This record gives sequence, C-alpha cells and structure tokens, in this order.
Amino acid sequence: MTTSINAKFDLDYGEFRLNVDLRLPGSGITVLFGPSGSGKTTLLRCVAGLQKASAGFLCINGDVWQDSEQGLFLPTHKRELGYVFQEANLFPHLTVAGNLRFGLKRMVKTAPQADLPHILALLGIEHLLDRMPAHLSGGERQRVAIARALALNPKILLMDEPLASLDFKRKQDILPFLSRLHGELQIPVLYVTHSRQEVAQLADHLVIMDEGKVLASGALSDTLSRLDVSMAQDREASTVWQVQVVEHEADYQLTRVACTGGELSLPRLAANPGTTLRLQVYARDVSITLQQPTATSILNVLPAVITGIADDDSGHCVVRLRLSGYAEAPSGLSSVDQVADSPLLAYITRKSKLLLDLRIGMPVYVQIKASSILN
Ligand SMILES: Nc1ncnc2c1ncn2[C@@H]1O[C@H](COP(=O)(O)OP(=O)(O)OP(=O)(O)O)[C@@H](O)[C@H]1O
Repeated sequence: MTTSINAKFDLDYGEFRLNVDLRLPGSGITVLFGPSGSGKTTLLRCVAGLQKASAGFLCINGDVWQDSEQGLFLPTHKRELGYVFQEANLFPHLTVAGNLRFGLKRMVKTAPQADLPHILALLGIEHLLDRMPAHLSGGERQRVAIARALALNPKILLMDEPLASLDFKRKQDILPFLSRLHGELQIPVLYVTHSRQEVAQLADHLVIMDEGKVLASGALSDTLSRLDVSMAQDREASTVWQVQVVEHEADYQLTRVACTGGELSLPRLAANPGTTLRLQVYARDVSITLQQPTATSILNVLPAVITGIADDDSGHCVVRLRLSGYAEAPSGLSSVDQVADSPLLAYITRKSKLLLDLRIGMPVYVQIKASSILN
C-alpha cells in the first residue's frame, strides 16, 4: 500500500490539544473513530484548512497544502476537497440538479471535470434531479450532498459523521451506497464516526483517536484485532475479513466462502461464485477447542494459532488468533492487504482460558458460531 497522505498537526486550544502525525493510504476509506471530544472533527477541519494548527504539515498525494516550516498554508477555497457534514445543507430553493450545478459554477474553469453521470449512478440519485430538497428523505438528502461534494472532482473527500442525523432505517438504506465508494472512487476518503457498524462496513484503514492523540492506525482487521486498544477489549469486539464466494450448496441452503486460512459455510448468499464480500465475526461468537471436534453441530471449525491474550476485569479475556489452514490468500483476494492475515478474536471466560491452559503460540481449533456479511 502506498502511503500518500501525510498529516501532522499540533493545535493547542488550552483545554484540548490535537497532536497527530499520520501516514494514511492515498485511496480507500480511512475511518477516524474515537469517543466524543477525542479530536476527530478538529483533525478533519485541519485537513480542510478551516483550523490552522500552529505546527502542521499536510500532503495529499503529492500536493502540499500546509507546511508551517515553509510558511505555507493554503486557504480552504484553494484546497481541492469535498466536505460532507452531518446535515446535508442543501439549498432549499434549488432542485437537486440546481444544488449540484451551484457547486460546479464555483469551480476553476481549467480544473478537470468530474464524471457526473457516474457519480449520480454511484449514489442512485438519477431519478431525483428535479426534486426539491424538502421532498427528499434524510438518506436521499445525504446522498445528494455526497454527490455535490464529488461533483467538484476533489482530491480528497472529508465526511464528518454523515449518517449521525439519520434514524436506523435510513442508515441501513444509505450504507450500501457508501460501501460502493470503496471500489469506485480513486480519491481518499476521511470518514469520521462513533459507530462500530460504520467502521466494520466502510473502513479500509482505521485510525483510533483519544484525547487528541492517535492510539492506533492501520489496515482495518489489524487495527480491530489489536489487543491494546479498547475496540478489541469487550464482547462487542469483532474482526472483518474479505471472503470470496466459492459455491452454493443448494441442498442445504448454504454458501461456501474462502478466506485466508480456510473455508466457511454461511447461510445461502445472493452472490455469484467469485464475488468478494466483507464478513464480520464477533469475538463472542468464537470458541476455542484444543482438539479438532468430531461431533459438533457447528459447521465452521478451523485450525488456528494463538497470537495474543488480554484479560479484562469482568472475568473474561480476549484471545487473538491467526487462522493457520492456508499460507496464501485465495486467488482474487490477494490485492486486499487486510487479507494477508485473517486475525480472529475470541471472547471467552478467564476460567476457560485457565482450564485449557491457553498460551501464545499454541495451535488450537476455533469454532465460529455465527457471522454476518456486511455488503
Ligand atoms: N474552536 C475551539 N476552541 C476551543 N476548543 C475547541 C474548539 N473546537 C473544538 N474544541 C474542543 O476540542 C475537543 C475536540 O473536539 P472535536 O469536535 O474535534 O471532537 P470529536 O472527536 O469530533 O467529538 P464528537 O465526536 O463529539 O464530534 C473538544 O474538547 C472541544 O470542546
């Protein structure tokens, strides 16, 4: 993966200080995750030039927008970026088409044009062009706001909790459109959220922040399975893998999928063999055995090696494992960096850990009781 964003900011508000030095991928979705007040929005505003860090350096795929040592600070209107906020902020007196055109009028004439039909199709809003914003659902308004930002053909898309003002149903409606941005957008996206669901569904790269600092930054599944960060330390912990559909077993209404480390049987999926999908496995749905179980109703039993163990203070512990079935990712998945190793977490009682005498480096079997496909 090429490191193409370098964002280094030191900004002191007195009560709060943002101090980050990040190297991020130049494409794909980077999610900034952290509790309220951890500095996610402040970081996004520094990237946009809406906030000026006293010491800062920002380079987006070769374009330097800030270099305080050289006295360089590009104002926001000169930064080629799209910004999507919690509220869509569409002009109420303009149709959807009018809202999209408004941004375009302000573009520099020589700037390359965005592929508008592609953007409209990507966000599924072709049929809404003549509508007024008041006649759109919350999810449709946000899709138009994202299209308006992309229509500017930005070099980076900044999204600050774009789903926060939507109810559960609307969030579910819009997430598939956001998932499409992975493969279809060439530019990097910085996406702020507190939602673990959005992290699992959207992130390629994950940055975990707290108190103005970066606690962890890395490929999604590596970061999700880091036992030193809080996301991996409770029963909501999960890992996300890319899997590939192998075949359907019509008689059993099952679909077999391949991951690095083996194959899994899932309830029948509406996807053709060869399709790549995201699979989320919660730590609480994974159990550990020392021998390969011979009589179990659980279909998904895979060999694994323990790579880490962290106790919590509620009588449980989280065990990090690496599947050890295959050395290589299935063909077709190898380009996805998070597939190189499919880490897995198991949330078990501390008593079970002691009874099985689990230790790092031990070969075991994992039983995966349930999992869910995210896209
Ligand atoms: N202009 C400002 N002056 C002083 N303090 C500020 C300013 N803007 C933000 N802060 C403080 O900086 C801290 C980080 O705020 P920020 O909005 O970046 O957090 P966040 O992680 O995005 O939070 P949330 O998830 O609630 O939106 C907060 O304590 C906030 O009160």
